[in-house]
Amino acid sequence: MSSLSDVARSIEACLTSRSPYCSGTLPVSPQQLVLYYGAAGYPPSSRVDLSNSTPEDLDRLSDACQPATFGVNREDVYDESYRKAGKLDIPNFAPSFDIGSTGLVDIVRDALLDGEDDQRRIKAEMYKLNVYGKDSFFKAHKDTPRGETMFGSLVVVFPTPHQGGEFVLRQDDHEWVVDFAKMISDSAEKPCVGYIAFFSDVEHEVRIVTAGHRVTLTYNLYFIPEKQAIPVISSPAPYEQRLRELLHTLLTNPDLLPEGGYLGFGLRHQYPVQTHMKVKRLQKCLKGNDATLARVLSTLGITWDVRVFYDNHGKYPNYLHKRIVDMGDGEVDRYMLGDHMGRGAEEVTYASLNGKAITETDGDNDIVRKLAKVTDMASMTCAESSFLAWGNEPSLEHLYGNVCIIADLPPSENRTIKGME
Ligand SMILES: O=C(O)CCC(=O)C(=O)O
Ligand SMILES: [Fe+2]
Repeated sequence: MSSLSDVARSIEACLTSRSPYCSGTLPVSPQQLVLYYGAAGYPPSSRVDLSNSTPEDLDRLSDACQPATFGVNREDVYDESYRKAGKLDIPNFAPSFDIGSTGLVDIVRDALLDGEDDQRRIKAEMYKLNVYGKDSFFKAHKDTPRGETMFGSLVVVFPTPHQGGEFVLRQDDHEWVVDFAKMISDSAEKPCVGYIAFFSDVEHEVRIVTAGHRVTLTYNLYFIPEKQAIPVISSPAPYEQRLRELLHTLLTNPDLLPEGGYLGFGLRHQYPVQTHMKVKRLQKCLKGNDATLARVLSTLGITWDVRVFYDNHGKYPNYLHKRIVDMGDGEVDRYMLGDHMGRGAEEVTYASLNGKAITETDGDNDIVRKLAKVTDMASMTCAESSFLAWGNEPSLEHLYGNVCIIADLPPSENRTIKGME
């Protein structure tokens, strides 16, 4: 039998194996490539055919643009060393490109989402038109999620002559480079547009455009909340069966947390969180491999929840919490941290998978439950709060919370794991 930690490593590898984007080219009719624009205070309005444009046409379009800003801490910032490009806001242009009639949203849903998620309704909301002239670029960044149900972004690249401007994505130690100038000129079907869709937490950049004009439309991708749960026949993610087998092996091993406890899995995607928010709300918005993991746990009959893990590295006890904690401005007695964290805080002992305690507890050892990590609990969704601790010596302390999927296991003798039928 493989060791518990080997299985945990395989589960982690399985969950990290998918690429977080999809891209390609899509043939469209020439009528879809006509663009009307006219920024306020910039008469007269103009028309450009993006399937057949001259450099002068595109210079005129570029002149009608404002310098593109980008979001930092909820503010739009203009900085040419970070982003050099032109933009038109929604009121200032009207593309004939109608995403609804191209089938692109379905293509993206099928390629990007997996398992039950690929049955969920999604919508693409047009956000901006961008024009990258020669020497334009956009350095590495992540897109700001606008609302809880936003899960990704979609960029449509028009077939205007250009070189460079490759789209680069990065996640963990992987990097992917998508060269739309080449893809569009190599495409057998003309005219066409390029597209790329990716999850909001994926870092991406646009490399320098070395010649011509790169014109893009960006869209925000949202889940449409279900009014009521509709039973769906789900098509499982490609790795879902393997994940189910691995988790089954792990959970049926009697050496796994023999006295019961929690199993933790860090979220692999970023979700918008605010102070005081009940993280259970994220249960319904999990995306990609987070959603797959949650679904597999449910099919194995395991109770799970989304909780925040406050790992205090032995300095204080560790806590699981139902909410994102704000310690406020007040002073905190370091021996009463749990009380200050408020309702929903539960002290836990960090343990290895076989239940051996790694951290000490302040509380009663018979009551404090153990928490063992299966995948890295340095979650992609985290929150920080600082507080002034008093005790022997006052000091400024920080609480780092990682939002995780937490499975609740009874002692191994009472554990029933549903079969693999
Ligand atoms: O125009 C592009 O290719 C990407 C733009 C982008 O990353 C953004 O607007 O956030
Ligand atoms: Fe972006």
